[in-house]
Amino acid sequence: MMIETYNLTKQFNGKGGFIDISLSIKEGEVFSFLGKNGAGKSTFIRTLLGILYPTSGKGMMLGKPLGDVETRRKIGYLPELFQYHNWLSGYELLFNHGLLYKMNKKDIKERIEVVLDIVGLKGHEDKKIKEYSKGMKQRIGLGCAILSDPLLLFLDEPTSALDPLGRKQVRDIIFKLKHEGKTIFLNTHLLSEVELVSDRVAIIDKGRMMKVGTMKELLLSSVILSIGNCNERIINELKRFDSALRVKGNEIELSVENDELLPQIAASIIENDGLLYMMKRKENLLEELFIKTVGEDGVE
Ligand SMILES: Nc1ncnc2c1ncn2[C@@H]1O[C@H](COP(=O)(O)OP(=O)(O)OP(=O)(O)O)[C@@H](O)[C@H]1O
Repeated sequence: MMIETYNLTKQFNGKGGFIDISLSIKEGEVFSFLGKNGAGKSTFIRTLLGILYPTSGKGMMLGKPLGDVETRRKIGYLPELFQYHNWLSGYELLFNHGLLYKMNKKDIKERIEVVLDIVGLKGHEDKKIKEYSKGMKQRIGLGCAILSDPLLLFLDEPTSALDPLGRKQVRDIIFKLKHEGKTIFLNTHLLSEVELVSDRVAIIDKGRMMKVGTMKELLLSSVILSIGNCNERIINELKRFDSALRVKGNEIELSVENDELLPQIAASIIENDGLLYMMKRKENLLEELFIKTVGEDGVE
């Protein structure tokens, strides 16, 4: 496992932070933490990285306890609101970052060429950071995070300050890194981002993890059935597929795990003398799930 936490908690004088988070993230996963501002996302990353000391609970990264210095070298981190050294060129920023990671100069130079290519800044490396657009700044920040070729990468709100094009560029880089087999832990409050890049998502609210699963598990799609001659027997039969089905007049909505169940659903209606007028798919949206989970106030 790349990350494991057991009832991990970090609070500030009994307030804020996050509470009782247990999860494991395996190699090659893109895992997203989704939550409103102040939900506890950055505190969680900072605790995993050993920048903050947990209040209680336990965590491991790359098989070592949190805060292990050697492990830290194998991890890349793009902090939220990354502070750029505006007077440096992109190249110099990357080079200095390599020195901080205690890489040797030859490796740094070789790796800078690869990284500039990945983040799409070849040809811009000699410009001063102050001349970079916001999107370019975010990409050079990502370049720093991946310079040491880390196994595990933490990206804290990597796209929230960017326009749609900038977001797409950063997203494409995330896809490239995923394709290379990197494990990525992404903090975001952008739902569209999560839907596009994540293998698994956790929704965090007021410091607590409310939901976790793959997009498919979280967004179990539903079917809407329109049934004539609907009776108790039919409803009871359908409850075998979804015990929490919703009935609205002649229409019944139920969650189904896979399409293979659809013929069985149809058969159970017909066998119980129902008239199946319509069977229609309804895709559930992450936004609906998010709002249901965290409430409507302050949703981005
Ligand atoms: N150093 C600190 N001292 C006291 N409270 C803190 C500290 N850092 C964070 N908090 C509180 O912990 C809670 C979680 O903050 P955190 O920054 O982790 O949220 P977030 O989900 O990353 O939010 P955002 O999306 O705005 O970055 C907030 O209530 C915040 O005020």
